[in-house]
Amino acid sequence: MGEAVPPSAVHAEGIVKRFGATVALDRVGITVAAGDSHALVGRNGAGKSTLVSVLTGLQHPDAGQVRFQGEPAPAAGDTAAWQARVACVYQKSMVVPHLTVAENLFLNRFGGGRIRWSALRARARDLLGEYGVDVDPNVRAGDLTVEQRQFVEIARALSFGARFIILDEPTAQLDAAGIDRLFTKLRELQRQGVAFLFISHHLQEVYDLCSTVTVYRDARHVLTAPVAELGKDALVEAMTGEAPGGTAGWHAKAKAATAADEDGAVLRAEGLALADAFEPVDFAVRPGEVLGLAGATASGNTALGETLVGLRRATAGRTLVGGRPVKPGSVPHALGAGIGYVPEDRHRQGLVLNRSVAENATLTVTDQLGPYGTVLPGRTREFAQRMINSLDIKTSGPSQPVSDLSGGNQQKVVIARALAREPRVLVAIRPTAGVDVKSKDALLGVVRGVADRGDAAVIVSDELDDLRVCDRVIALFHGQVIAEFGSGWSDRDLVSAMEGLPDGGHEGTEE
Ligand SMILES: Nc1ncnc2c1ncn2[C@@H]1O[C@H](COP(=O)(O)OP(=O)(O)OP(=O)(O)O)[C@@H](O)[C@H]1O
Repeated sequence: MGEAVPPSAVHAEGIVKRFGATVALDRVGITVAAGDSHALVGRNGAGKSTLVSVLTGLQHPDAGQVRFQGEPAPAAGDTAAWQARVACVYQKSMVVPHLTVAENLFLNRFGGGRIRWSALRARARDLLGEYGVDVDPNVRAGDLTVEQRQFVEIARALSFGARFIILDEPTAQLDAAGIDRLFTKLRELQRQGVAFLFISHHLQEVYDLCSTVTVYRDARHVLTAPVAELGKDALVEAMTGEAPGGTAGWHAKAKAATAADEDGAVLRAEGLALADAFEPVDFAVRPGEVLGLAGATASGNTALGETLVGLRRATAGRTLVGGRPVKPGSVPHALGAGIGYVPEDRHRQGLVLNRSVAENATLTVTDQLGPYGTVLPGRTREFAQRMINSLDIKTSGPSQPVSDLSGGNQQKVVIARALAREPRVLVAIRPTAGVDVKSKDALLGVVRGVADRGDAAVIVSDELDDLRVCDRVIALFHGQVIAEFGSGWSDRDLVSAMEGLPDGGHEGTEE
């Protein structure tokens, strides 16, 4: 090898990692060149997160080697040495919420000695300033937005000396403006010689940000190529092992149209409002219809969805299903009324992690509150198996604990559970977050199928792909309905509305 080439930020080869009978990584490798922006993509369960835990020292591989800048990886357990080489910004926060930003930045960095808080705050301010992060070090970390928290985590990583950062689905909870700011920061750091390994299910982001891409499929390395040389179809083909197109969707069984009220609505919101989140809103969703509630992070669309399912209690107005009012602020009542719910945060609201796929797929929120049998009835298994097949859930079988599934496959179980009750109206909040490209189509097909069998669905999202399956889209901005679209909207018009420009970006009329 030529001496002039700087050593790779990371070079891993022959990595094997098994979990019981599951081979999560089968002799895979990856090389991230110094200062490169390298994407790692693959379907749910391909082994990406497992590789991350090997590269960050959290898991010891069964075989293979990892080198940073040409040097062998530190010994397992030598946390400080690992932190000086690599850091990972996860979707889930690694900061301690009740500590301040300053405390989080210097966590675990003190010997036995006394801590001088004023000096610590000053150092924190300097450090954030150095990396251009505009966050007050005295704020509680739990009060930061996802975006601010990620910037703090990046600054923290760099301050340990790491010049290689792994970003595991960092954009999953950011809106378009937040993604722009994150990418700007990453490009700036890249110019300073920092290398990135970027994991995302949004292939467009890979094209926007990265120069090299590696694809894993079923625990194996499939290819590594310059992004510019690989078209989207070729990339999807590498991920799935099949030519693009032809997803087998979920075929719901036909059913008599669900009971609608006298004006033909399954779900109706009347003057529904939540103080500090969204202003009074009225809408009706009819049998066979999918309604989209679009909006960026603080638009109020998520709060509206959470109010419909009873997670939040409306401060005004009401929700009706089939003409009957639903008791506000009660998830069990909403469920009882026939509202199915797919939450945004599968980690917190979605699953009972130590229970099996089959149990989770058939659990309801109310069932979680009381005891349930330990015997797995045949019907539960059968149902679960059907869901596993139609949603393409990668699992060893219905009895595998959900904690052993990859993130995207857990999300599919959450959706399976919402469908198990055959809801009259399914409310799904960002249902495809963390789900791979191919499964995304299948999941959206499932939501569409709920409407096609005569029930109704509501999709709360800022993802255009999610909103495309909707018959109608209501766009919210700062808690108010800013626009409503029938079918045939253009991406540009909807994006403009979500950004607060109702006329597709044209100058609005002065009021
Ligand atoms: N602790 C564990 N016990 C058993 N199996 C596991 C465990 N962790 C991961 N696996 C399995 O290893 C495989 C790879 O999972 P991994 O989480 O690395 O996938 P991923 O590519 O990150 O997927 P996603 O895109 O859904 O996040 C999966 O089949 C998963 O079920």
